[in-house]
Amino acid sequence: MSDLRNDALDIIDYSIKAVLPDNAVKEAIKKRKLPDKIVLVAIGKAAWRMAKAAHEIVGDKIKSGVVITKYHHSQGKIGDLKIFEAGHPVPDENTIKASSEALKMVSNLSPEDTVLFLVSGGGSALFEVPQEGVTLEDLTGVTNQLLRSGADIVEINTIRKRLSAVKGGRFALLCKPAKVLALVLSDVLGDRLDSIASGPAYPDSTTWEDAIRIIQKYGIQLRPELLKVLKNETPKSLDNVETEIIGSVSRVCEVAAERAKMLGYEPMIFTTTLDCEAREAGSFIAAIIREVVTSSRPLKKPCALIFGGETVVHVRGNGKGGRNQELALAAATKIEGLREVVIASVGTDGTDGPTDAAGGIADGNTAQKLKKKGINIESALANNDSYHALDAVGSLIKTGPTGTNVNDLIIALCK
Ligand SMILES: Nc1ncnc2c1ncn2[C@@H]1O[C@H](COP(=O)(O)OP(=O)(O)OP(=O)(O)O)[C@@H](O)[C@H]1O
Ligand SMILES: O=C(O)[C@H](O)CO
Ligand SMILES: [Mg+2]
Repeated sequence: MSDLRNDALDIIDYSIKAVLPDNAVKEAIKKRKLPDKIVLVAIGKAAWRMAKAAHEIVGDKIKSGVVITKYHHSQGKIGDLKIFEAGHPVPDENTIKASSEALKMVSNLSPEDTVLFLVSGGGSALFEVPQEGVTLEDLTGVTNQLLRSGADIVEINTIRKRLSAVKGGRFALLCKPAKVLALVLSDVLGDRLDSIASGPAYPDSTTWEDAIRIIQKYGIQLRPELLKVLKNETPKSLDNVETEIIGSVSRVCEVAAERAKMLGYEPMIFTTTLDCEAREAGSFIAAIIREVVTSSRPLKKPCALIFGGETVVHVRGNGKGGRNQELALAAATKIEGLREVVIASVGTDGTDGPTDAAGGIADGNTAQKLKKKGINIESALANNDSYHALDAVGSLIKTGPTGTNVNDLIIALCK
């Protein structure tokens, strides 16, 4: 593997490790005086790691607790906490079973109790009890449609909240009269707290009108009864919750810049809010790489272009892939023939779309290698089949579940 590829993978690995939530959880807890009786509820792809960190410093105070994470994302026992794995990105029976367990633990608490609520992305699928009149089939149907529609996460979660008994601030109401301390790892651009994991303990800023507009915009099919459920108002203020964001994509980009510098590249963070269609982002970043190579603008070589964010994919084909893989594949065409360049795109959670890859990597030879294998990039993109294309040329990045979840990181190196 070329040095450049190694360097890109090194920067990614280093940055993800540096933003694992352990220290941040511990710091946030240490600076507060927590009562002697805590109920712990941890949700999301980083739930296990966040719960482990909390347990290490206030384990003696935790009277009961539930950890709900994605399949294959837990790593063993944590004291007496009940650990569940469940469906993601679409909820399943285990989601509801585990979440009901959490609701049992927070019912009948007193004003002296605190619910330590550890929130990470993926929480929307993993923490769910449907509202009355809503079935699990309704949720899977609507979620599947939304995920393929090209709707962004704020829009998707606007709908999820209103079909749920725990999202959109409703979980915090169920914890009353106990207090809730929510420590949040953000995987939503702009750190919108009411969107992260659909904001179970945060006042909802979205309205019924927003929900209807989104349903129409993306042509989402709903049973007529669900339209009535959508009307039930979510809490717009909560008086028992304290919230702190303990990690986000900005930090991972900053660490990536530091690491790039250590490896001899002049770094530039272009944005931490990249949110366009994945393939467009790939083409655009490739165009910047070309500019660097041909005209030393906006940076001279050796340099590292760093982008954070979460692109979207309108899934139209029936192939396999994810937004990071699509971005890398789209970039491959546009950097074809360039020497000493590489672009790598990963989900910091270690899973990109419904695949076992975290993302993809491409250099100036990738397009040529694909041609030799008889793979047409245009067709692969048209079929949303970036996984098989990149796999054929050894260009998938696989990290396994990382223990964190702070959006996507894209590194382009030019030497
Ligand atoms: N074949 C495909 N090619 C490209 N993208 C796909 C494909 N199939 C699904 N996707 C995308 O993958 C996304 C879900 O994957 P992933 O688990 O990485 O999302 P996520 O945003 O990290 O989840 P969460 O935010 O809940 O942590 C969907 O939103 C969809 O747009
Ligand atoms: O779970 C979710 O809704 C997304 O990961 C955003 O937090
Ligand atoms: Mg995410």
